[in-house]
Amino acid sequence: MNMLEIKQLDVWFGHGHNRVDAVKGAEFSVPEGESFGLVGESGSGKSTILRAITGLAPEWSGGITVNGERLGKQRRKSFYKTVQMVFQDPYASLHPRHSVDQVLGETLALHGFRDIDARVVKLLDDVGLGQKFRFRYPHQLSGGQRQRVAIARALAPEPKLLLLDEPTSALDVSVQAEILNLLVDLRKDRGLTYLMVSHDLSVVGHMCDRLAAMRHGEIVEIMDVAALRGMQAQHAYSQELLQASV
Ligand SMILES: Nc1ncnc2c1ncn2[C@@H]1O[C@H](COP(=O)(O)OP(=O)(O)OP(=O)(O)O)[C@@H](O)[C@H]1O
Repeated sequence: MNMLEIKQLDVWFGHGHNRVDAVKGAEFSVPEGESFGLVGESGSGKSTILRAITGLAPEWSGGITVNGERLGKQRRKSFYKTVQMVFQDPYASLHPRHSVDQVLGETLALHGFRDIDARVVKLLDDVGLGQKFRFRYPHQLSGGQRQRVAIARALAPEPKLLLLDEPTSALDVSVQAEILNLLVDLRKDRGLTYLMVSHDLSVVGHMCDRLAAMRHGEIVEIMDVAALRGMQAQHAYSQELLQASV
């Protein structure tokens, strides 16, 4: 079964002369359990696809189907039980005056869980932090530790699909691999499906099964990561991306 189906997706901002067509006719499907990458230069529309899925892009047309349910303009609460997002910047995504315990506890309460204490402890273990981090505040955490908290928060509702928007690009190089490996393990253990935006082909090569190369709002090629590794892109633009990343 496909966890995500995107059909003829157009997304735009503004109107008339100010209209920006950020995504044009995008189509791809992500089967359950797959990790799918979106790559392309800055401004090519990668993040806008994630925003359209989460309901953060107001103007779009086409089809977005998640876990068999075709989405309308509004996202219901149940949507966020299935789909969660991890953002690029863990400094911006955590409230500075909320402790880790509050961040996770409130998310769990919002989604109707009752055994909150036990779940907070389990989530902290699952992301490799452990209980000693439970009552810390964001300023007491490193960038990598913050991103682990953000990942724990995303896992709290037990989602099926994680949208990852450059989840390591704001981190020190030394911790990027740790976070990527954590994400690889979590997907394996939980059977998660990933849709991951990155401008870094080596990250996508490590994390993804397939990828779409985007340029000027359009998907120019969809390929297996094996083709990426073998430098076998068909489209000239994908070849350029590959060459630039060597
Ligand atoms: N809120 C907005 N209002 C107007 N234009 C926007 C808005 N958000 C994005 N855009 C435009 O849409 C296009 C696609 O942007 P998007 O952020 O999806 O690209 P991207 O491939 O994710 O790039 P990056 O890697 O830099 O994040 C760009 O031209 C951008 O300027």
